[in-house]
Amino acid sequence: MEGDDEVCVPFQDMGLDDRLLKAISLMNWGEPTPIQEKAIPLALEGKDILARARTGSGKTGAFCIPAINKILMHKKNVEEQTVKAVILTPSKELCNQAFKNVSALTRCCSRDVTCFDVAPQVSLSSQRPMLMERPDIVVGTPSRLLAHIKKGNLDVKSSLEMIVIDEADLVFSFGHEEDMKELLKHFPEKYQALLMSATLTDEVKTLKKMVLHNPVILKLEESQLPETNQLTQYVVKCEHRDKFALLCALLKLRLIRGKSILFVNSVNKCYKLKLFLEQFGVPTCVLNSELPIKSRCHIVSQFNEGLYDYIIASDESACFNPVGKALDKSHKGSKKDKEYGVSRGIDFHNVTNVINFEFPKTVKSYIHRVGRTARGTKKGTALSFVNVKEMKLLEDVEKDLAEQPGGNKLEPFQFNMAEIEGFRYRSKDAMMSVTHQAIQEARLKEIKSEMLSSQKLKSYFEDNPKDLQVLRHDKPLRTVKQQEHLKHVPDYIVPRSLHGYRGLKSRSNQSHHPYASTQSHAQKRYQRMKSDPLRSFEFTKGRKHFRKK
Ligand SMILES: Nc1ncnc2c1ncn2[C@@H]1O[C@H](COP(=O)(O)OP(=O)(O)OP(=O)(O)O)[C@@H](O)[C@H]1O
Repeated sequence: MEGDDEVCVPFQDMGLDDRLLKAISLMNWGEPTPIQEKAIPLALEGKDILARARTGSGKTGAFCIPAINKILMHKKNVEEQTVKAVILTPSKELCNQAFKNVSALTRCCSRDVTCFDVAPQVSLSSQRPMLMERPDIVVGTPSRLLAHIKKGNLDVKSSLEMIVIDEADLVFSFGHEEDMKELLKHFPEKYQALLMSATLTDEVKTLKKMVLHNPVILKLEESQLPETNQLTQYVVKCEHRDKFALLCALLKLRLIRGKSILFVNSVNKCYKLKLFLEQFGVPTCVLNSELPIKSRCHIVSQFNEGLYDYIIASDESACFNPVGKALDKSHKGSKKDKEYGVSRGIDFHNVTNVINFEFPKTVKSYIHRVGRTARGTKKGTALSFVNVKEMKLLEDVEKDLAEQPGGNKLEPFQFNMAEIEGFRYRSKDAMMSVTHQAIQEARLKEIKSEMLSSQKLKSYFEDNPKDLQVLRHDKPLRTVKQQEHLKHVPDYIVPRSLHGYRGLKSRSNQSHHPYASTQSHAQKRYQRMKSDPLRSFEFTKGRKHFRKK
């Protein structure tokens, strides 16, 4: 840390409001994380802060807690309702997340602290009434906030006391640079500013000059990823075509357990993998920039609730075409959702495994993908599949990790490919159906259905928020022929070394075979949890009503 003495205190000794302490304990945050220990007391003192801390280290709490506490203090003396803090993040998902964190942390404050997220893709005028109420905290992307200010829906010139910029290193690359500069003209001359970032890039340094005054710089001496006792990283080297067989074997033999995010490098690959796994009875959700923001947020929240085991995510920004015709990057007139980034900052809960089915294109991307597991105090595993073409990228990552403190490195994942010959054969069979056309059809089908859900169901779900739970995102797309036999794992293809593993061999009746089940653990868990009859509702296209199956 530069510029101030070290501070290290538990939440209870930070002088926080009792209601805030109660909410923190309801969130099961026993101790502050290192960045919270350092940043919260300094922010409460009124210091400007530039904080760099590794991904998943609790930066959101580090800025939300002091912001809320300051508002609670302020309200003890002044009754006038004004916008006192803005939280800026580069993407809609991150805004949603910051908003949820504020909501959770203010749950014991009744209506004493109000917060509004302006990021969702609705008309500016529909949000105007909420802004007229002058919520204490406004969350949004810089561009969206500026749009509201220009429309006259929001004026913070005289009231604003704190601005927070989260994931500061992404603000410019997500296209907010000019808007950020203009936004500052609408802020008062004096305010407290907190800048949070996982990396200190040139962009962050520029932002620092733009918004911070004589800041304390918190640069935790730590690796960019959790240490080896929290995060285990494996690599398996294999040919591209073997990746499919290997993944299939790992999932069907339950060698990979728990909630997992499978990363690929393009939207097409998301659907390729989904269609492939669909044939083996493995339900997955796809998450990419092409899907409407409402669907994206809904998928993340359902995954966090435990409804799904597997998400296939691509972390590129692709084209978003509302009519769903041509979906290639080159397509003219298609709209890129630049405010998208699944591997950046999204707080997926309890992710046991991150699987790089395709190796990320940059070291930074590796760090952020892997950072979706082992978050907070949880443990996790990352497994990367690497083919010959990706070896150089792997070397770059290994070199980078070796230079960081914490002793992080990728261990070889011991797996004998010869033992999964049966899976190889079946995978080849399944891949025959996953043609370019099937992928495009699946992509189109999904975007159409998601848009329909997102738009047509919007008003219904606003009135009946509980029914939103029935809307699933992991249904099979069925643009490939379903081969029922692929869904089962016959004993003869199980590697010899696994015979006897959890009674695998002793079970002869395949319909009762533990690995033959097409229903995942998450599904069973979820179904037990929610026995809501409304779940069997489905939306009937064309007839604007819901019917029970
Ligand atoms: N004090 C704490 N104790 C336990 N868990 C915590 C604590 N603070 C935050 N967490 C949990 O840690 C997880 C990661 O927190 P958060 O999303 O704030 O990380 P981050 O540093 O912003 O990560 P990223 O850089 O990826 O955005 C969250 O699930 C959060 O609930």
